Amino acid sequence: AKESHWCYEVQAENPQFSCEGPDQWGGDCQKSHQSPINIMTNETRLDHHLGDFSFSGYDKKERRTVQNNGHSVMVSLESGVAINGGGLTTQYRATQLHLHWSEKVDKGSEHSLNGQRFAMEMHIVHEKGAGTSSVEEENPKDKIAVLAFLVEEGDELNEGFRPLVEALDRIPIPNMSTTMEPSSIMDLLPKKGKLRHYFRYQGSLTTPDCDETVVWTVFKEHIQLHKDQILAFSQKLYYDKEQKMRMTDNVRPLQHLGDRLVYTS
Ligand SMILES: Nc1nc(-c2ccc(Cl)c(S(N)(=O)=O)c2)cs1
Ligand SMILES: [Zn+2]
Repeated sequence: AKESHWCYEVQAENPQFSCEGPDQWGGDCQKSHQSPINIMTNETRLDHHLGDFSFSGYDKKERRTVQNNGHSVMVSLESGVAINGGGLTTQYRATQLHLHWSEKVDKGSEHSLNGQRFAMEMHIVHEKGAGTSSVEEENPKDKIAVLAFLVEEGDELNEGFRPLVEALDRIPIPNMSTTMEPSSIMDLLPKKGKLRHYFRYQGSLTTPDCDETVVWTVFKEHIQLHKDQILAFSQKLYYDKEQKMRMTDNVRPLQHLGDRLVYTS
């Protein structure tokens, strides 16, 4: 039996933890179509089928549950939030959103663009409508669609992120959850008109078991957060209930692109 749980490099190298770091992750984690990757923007291929997304339920103001799950901070998204278009074959329903971050402004994103990493990365996770998938389509390569937004430091407070940042104080340790003040997902995103340009590639979950069932969308337009809002994630959250280690650098190392191409809208 596995004697320890999976964790990030920063935890694995801390003697107070006995856990499996990224190079020991099991499941599909050691396979060849993994995420995240570095995107060399001048090597991407234009794909005319990558049209605009249509977002439903994204502008709905809801009181949503947010939890510390020991690896990230995760907002549960109820039914009625979905995406269509964006070169995807069918509707995908949102299940959750979470983030990855560091306290250094060039280390917290999972994906990088031309070798540049950003302060944070937000992932909105969607699942293909549970539908007609036949028996062999048990784990299709596009079972999950993740919308990834890079976050960089801006000089103004991001009002849309206020409910999430203010909730962090209430969920310092794993398995704590709380309700956020009413907010919409759209409040968290860059201006809608700027969501036409994105990168697209086939990859995996960036957490175990790293299933290679994710169609990735990395938007070119970045989210701007004030430095204090970014730092709040590393300052208020802990990986462990004994509060021995602050939750930061919850970022998987870059994976090889291998025989894959990255497309651009
Ligand atoms: N326990 C946890 N699960 C996740 C998770 C779940 C599904 C997905 Cl798709 C992802 S990711 N980073 O690939 O978007 C992360 C985070 S923390
Ligand atoms: Zn993620």
